[in-house]
Amino acid sequence: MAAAGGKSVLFVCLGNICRSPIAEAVFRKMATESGAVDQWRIDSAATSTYEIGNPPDHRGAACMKKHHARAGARAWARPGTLAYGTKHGIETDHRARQVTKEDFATFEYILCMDESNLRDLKKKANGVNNCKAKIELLGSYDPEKQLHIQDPYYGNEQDFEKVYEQCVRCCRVFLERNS
Ligand SMILES: N#Cc1ccccc1-c1cc(NCCCN2CCCCC2)c2ccccc2n1
Repeated sequence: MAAAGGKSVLFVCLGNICRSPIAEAVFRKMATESGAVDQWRIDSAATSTYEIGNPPDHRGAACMKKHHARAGARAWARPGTLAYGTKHGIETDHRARQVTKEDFATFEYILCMDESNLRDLKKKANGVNNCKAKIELLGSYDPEKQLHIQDPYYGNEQDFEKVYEQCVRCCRVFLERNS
């Protein structure tokens, strides 16, 4: 549980089963390794209702397993919660949820993946009278300047790998700038 007065970030994509759970897991692992995870509230959500209640996409889980199995980290598992095993052995309790009005009032940062997410989020934020969140593209933190993180839903393993690599580059810079 983040300490009072801590920082907070919500990663958002279209369905909250591909890109934003990867970004959440990557950022949580980096914050944990830097000793700062207890200062953060970290979560992810969807702009749409497409996948509400569903676990992360198995291709994203396989990608995380590939990268984190070596490190021996339980990248998906949130501390203090019962994780359930998936067929890829990646433990996660995340279930897709849609962004809420409360998210705009309580998260300091809402970081999304592409222009469509940004448009949807800004439209939703207009309907909230106490929006505290800075709504930005996660890719705006990419040292390689790849501004958009494309939806891999109809893609392949290589597309999920590209999402993962972009999330690693962006989350590292975002954490550095907020440490
Ligand atoms: N839409 C689009 C789209 C366009 C280009 C590339 C990817 C996608 C795409 C499609 C998805 N689900 C299939 C369509 C869902 N149905 C659409 C009509 C309403 C009822 C639901 C995704 C599901 C989860 C995460 C990302 C997704 N991304």
